[in-house]
Amino acid sequence: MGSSPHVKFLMMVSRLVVDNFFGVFAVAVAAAVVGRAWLIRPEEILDQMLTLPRVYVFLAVILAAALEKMRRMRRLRDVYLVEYGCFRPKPCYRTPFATCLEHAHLMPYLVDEESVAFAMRLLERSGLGEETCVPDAYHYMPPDRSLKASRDEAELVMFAAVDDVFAKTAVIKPADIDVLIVNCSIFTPVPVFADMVVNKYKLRSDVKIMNLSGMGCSAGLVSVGLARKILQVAPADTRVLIVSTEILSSQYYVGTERAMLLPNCLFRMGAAAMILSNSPSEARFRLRRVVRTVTAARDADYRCVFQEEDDKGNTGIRLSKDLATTAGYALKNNIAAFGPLVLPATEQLLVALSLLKRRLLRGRAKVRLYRPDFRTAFEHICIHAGGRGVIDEVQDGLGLSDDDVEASRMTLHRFGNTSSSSVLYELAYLEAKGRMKKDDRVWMISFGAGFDCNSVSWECVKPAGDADGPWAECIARYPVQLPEIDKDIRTTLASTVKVWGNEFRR
Ligand SMILES: CC(C)(COP(=O)(O)OP(=O)(O)OC[C@H]1O[C@@H](n2cnc3c(N)ncnc32)[C@H](O)[C@@H]1OP(=O)(O)O)[C@@H](O)C(=O)NCCC(=O)NCCSC(=O)CC(=O)O
Repeated sequence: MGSSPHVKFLMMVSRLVVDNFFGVFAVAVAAAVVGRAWLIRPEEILDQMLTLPRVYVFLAVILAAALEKMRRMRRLRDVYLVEYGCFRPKPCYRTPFATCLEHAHLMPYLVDEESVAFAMRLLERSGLGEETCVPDAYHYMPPDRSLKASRDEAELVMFAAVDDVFAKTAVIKPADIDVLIVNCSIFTPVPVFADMVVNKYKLRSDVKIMNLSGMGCSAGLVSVGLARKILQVAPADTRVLIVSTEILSSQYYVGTERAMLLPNCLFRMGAAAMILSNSPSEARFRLRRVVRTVTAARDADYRCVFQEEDDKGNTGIRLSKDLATTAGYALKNNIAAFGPLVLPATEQLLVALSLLKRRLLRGRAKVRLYRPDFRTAFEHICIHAGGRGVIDEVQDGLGLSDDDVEASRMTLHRFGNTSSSSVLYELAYLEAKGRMKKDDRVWMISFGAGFDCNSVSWECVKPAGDADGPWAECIARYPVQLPEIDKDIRTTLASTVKVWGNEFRR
């Protein structure tokens, strides 16, 4: 239905009024007060004040000062992202599909043809490209799952990310870090990774350290939430360093259970480091909202990402077939709390009206609830690059366009599922493409074992000066055209598995 310019204008005005209701209300009240005060002469006001007993005036002044002091003391400080950095893998860590296939066949373990074909089919359909990287340990035959290999991988990826963030924030030195939070889900050595970072960068002896483990891919945003709680009440100029990673070396699954083979296909090496502060100087983003939703009370959700042994005793992570649906459910719960904090009033009003309509027409007609348009609240959305299925689910659930999910799909294609660091690679993609502008709002969504959904929103204070970062060498090639995924087509690589298998056996 075409609408006339008058209707468009009226709609624009009503949107402005509804979205800025409190502002409009405050202006109206202020206007009324000024209007009334206008009628009273200043001498009258002064006379009335002078008739008050002195002690009342004195008490009023003291009370006002005390209230102001209390307000200042209770006010939570704003939190800022000063800078972030990501590990950029060298080409020697690449694992093209053909290498994975060859590797699977040369593996000394009893990996049957069917499992190899299944893994290759998943790989081709997963949304990962040919340039994703795995640690050295995976390039060995058999994979090196030793503690040393895991430590080597941890040092490589974490230190590269931390070096990157310190290189970008020339004014902040390791000695300026007051709090350190490191998160890694599936591997936790003794001493923990946080100690490893303290030792490498010789952080101060009074640094507060925390090491989060077992929280899956959402742990990076959980760390941001934790840092925010600390910074809101810490003295001014407190700095928190967060390091988010997943160490894969010890996790290569060597059995034949399909649900446990999936992580081998999806997870790739990666790490990100962030410096957060409660001082706005040098800040690049302002932290706006953090909302965490835990659905672990539901048994199916709790077992959705589960580390265990298969019936032959091989340890691995079992990913449920229903993971994408579980993620959709968790997101629904999450946005029920997050939406009211970020959506403009018009969108909230439309949701409320559709709820009311549904209630009034209950039993008589089926009313679809209004799906709020989150693009009215955010210019950019970074969805955890958990796998093609996860991104599809969020895109469908929120009604997003292909452009809205480009950063997530391209990150999955170039870097794979890098777990808790993936949303930072996505932010780096947007910046490398030069799409981030001052005042732009960003929504990061992550999911993780538990099950857990996290939303974090940022506002850009200062866009990146250049496109340096993990995308520096390849950004010109992106976005790439992703292959059409047809349910009925058995892909080429998977169908060549049998032929290759026979060749290898000869
Ligand atoms: C794996 C996929 C790319 C496959 O896509 P397809 O288009 O091929 O879809 P599909 O679902 O029909 O799957 C193809 C075949 O794989 C099988 N299949 C799929 N997922 C499976 C699973 N988890 N366990 C066992 N089998 C599985 C299907 O039964 C089917 O087999 P057949 O053909 O024989 O019928 C997609 O399903 C996907 O992205 N899923 C989500 C991946 C995921 O769990 N990511 C989160 C990681 S955890 C994370 O990020 C958070 C954390 O760790 O904390």
